Amino acid sequence: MASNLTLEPRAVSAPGKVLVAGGYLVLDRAFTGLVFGLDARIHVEIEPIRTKSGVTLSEIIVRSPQFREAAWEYGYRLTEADGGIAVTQLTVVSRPHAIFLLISELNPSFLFFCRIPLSPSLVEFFVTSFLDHATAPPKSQQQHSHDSALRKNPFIETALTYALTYISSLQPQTAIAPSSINILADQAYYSNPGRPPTPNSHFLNFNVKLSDAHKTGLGSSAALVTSFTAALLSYYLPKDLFDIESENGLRVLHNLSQTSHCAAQGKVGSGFDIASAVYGSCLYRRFSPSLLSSLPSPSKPTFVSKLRGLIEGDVWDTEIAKAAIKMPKGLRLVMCDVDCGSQTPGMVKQVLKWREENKEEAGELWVALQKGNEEFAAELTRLATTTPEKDSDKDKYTKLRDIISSNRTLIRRMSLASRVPIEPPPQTALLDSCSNIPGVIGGVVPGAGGYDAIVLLIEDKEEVLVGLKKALKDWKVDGEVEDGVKIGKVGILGVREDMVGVQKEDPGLYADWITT
Ligand SMILES: Nc1ncnc2c1ncn2[C@@H]1O[C@H](COP(=O)(O)OP(=O)(O)O)[C@@H](O)[C@H]1O
Ligand SMILES: C[C@@](O)(CCOP(=O)(O)OP(=O)(O)O)CC(=O)O
Repeated sequence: MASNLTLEPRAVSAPGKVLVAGGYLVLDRAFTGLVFGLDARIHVEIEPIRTKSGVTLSEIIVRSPQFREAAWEYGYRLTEADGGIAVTQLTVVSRPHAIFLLISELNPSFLFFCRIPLSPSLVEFFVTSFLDHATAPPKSQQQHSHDSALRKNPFIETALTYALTYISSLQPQTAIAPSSINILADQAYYSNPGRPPTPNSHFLNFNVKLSDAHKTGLGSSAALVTSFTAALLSYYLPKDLFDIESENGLRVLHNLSQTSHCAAQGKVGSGFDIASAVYGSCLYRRFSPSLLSSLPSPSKPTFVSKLRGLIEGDVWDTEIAKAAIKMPKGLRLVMCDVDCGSQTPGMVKQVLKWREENKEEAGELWVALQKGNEEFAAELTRLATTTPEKDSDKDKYTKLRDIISSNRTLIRRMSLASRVPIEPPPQTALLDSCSNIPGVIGGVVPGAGGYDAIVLLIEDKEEVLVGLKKALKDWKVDGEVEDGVKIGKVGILGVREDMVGVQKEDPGLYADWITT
C-alpha cells in the first residue's frame, strides 16, 4: 500500500458564533437564524509526527497545549465490511500504557494471554482500572467518571473517526501516515486568566485542565470540529480532492463537520454553529434532521458508502445566505459575559414541549418573530448598502432600535408563556439599562438566552465602549436573586463580529507551542 510520505504541515482556523436572532425558531426548517461569526478563532495545526527513535506506530497525537494534561493519542485501523476507519484512544499517561492498549486493540489475544476473558466491557474495565491505578489520585479525589479516567475528548475522537474514514474512502490505496496535531484557541473562548508564554505570543497559556476552563459560550466545539476536520482533509488529501478555498470544498467540510459534531454531541441541534464556523456570518436554514437518521455508526457495515453519499450527494438541504446579513459600517457587536450562579438545564426541551402543546399561540409567536428577525436582517443590510441622507438630523438607527425592541417583546412573551427564562427579568433590566447608554442601539439575549450572556449592537466608537464599560463596572455585583440565580459581574468579551469563515493559516505561526 502506498503511503503519503511527503506530507507538508498545514493549519486552519475557524470562528466562534453568536446567534443574534432566531433562537429556538432555527431548530425548525420552516424558520431561519441570523448568526454572526466572531473574530475569536480556534486554530488547528497538523504536521508529520516527530519521533526521536524514528519508529512510528499508526498513531495520531492531538495536543491542546494551552491546557494542562490536554493530550490525546489515537491508534487507527481500517475495519472490514465498508465500516471505515476505527479510532482508539491509546494513552493518557505514558507510552508503556499506550503500547499496552495498542497491542490489545490490534491483537485481542494479548488480553487472553493476560488471562482476562474478552468482552468489550471487560476490556474497557481492565484498561480503565489499569490507567486509574497508574494515575490514581488520593481516594478522596476519586469521583471521576470513566470519561475523565480516560480523559476522553469526544469531539476530537469523533471528528477524527469521520474525517479519516472520508479521507481513506477517497484514497483507498494510500495508507494514512501518523501525524501530530495542535489546537490553539483565542482567549475569548474562556474567561480564565491566561499568560502568554512569550511576550509576542498571540495565544495564552491557561494553566488549568480543559475540564476546569470556564467557557464563554462562543461555540468552541463547533469551531474546533470544523478547523480540526479541515486541517485533516487539507493535510491528507491533494488539492484536486479537497480544496478549502473552493465552493465544493466548503460544502464537503460543512456536511462532514455537521455530521461528526452531531454524533459527538449525541443530539441533533440546528447546526447554526457549524454553519458559521465554515461560512462565517450568514442567514441560516437548517438541514432536515432525518438526513442523519439512516447513517450507521462508525465501523458498522456500509458506514463508508452511506457517509460518502451523505457528504457529497445532493441530499443535504441546508440553506446558507451570506449576502442576507451585513454589519453596517460604523456599527459593531459587543458580547457581554454574565457571571451567574446557575443555568437552567433543558431549556430547549421545555420550549419545544410548550410549542407542541400550544400550537396556535406558539404558531403566531413563531411567525411574528420570524418576521421581526427578517426585518432586523433587512434593516442591517439596508444601512450597510445605502448612503445616509446628508444633514439629516433624524437618528438613522431609529428603525433598528424599534425592531430590536419589538423582537425582545416577542421573546419575553415566549419566555413567559413557556416558563423558560429566555429573557429573564435580570437580563431585561441589564439590556434596558445598556440600551440607554449613548451610542448603544440595543441588545438581546443570544442563542437559547438565559442568564449568562447578552449581545449588544453599538456604534463602533471608542467613547461608546468606554461608556459601556463604566456602566457595567458596577452593575449590581451584589446581585438580584431570580429563580435561584444570582447575577454577578458583567464583563465585556474581547470579540466582535467577523464575516470570514474557515480559513487557511500559516503553520509557522504556532512554532512556540509545538513540542515533540
Ligand atoms: N481548546 C480546546 N482543545 C480541545 N478540546 C476543546 C477545546 N475547546 C473545546 N474543546 C472541546 O469542546 C468541548 C466543549 O464543547 P461544548 O460543551 O459544546 O461547548 P461550546 O458551547 O463552547 O461548544 C470540550 O469539552 C472539549 O471536548
Ligand atoms: C436554542 C437554539 O436554537 C440556539 C442555541 O444557541 P446557543 O448559542 O445558546 O447554543 P450553545 O452554543 O449550544 O450554548 C438551539 C440550536 O439552534 O441548536
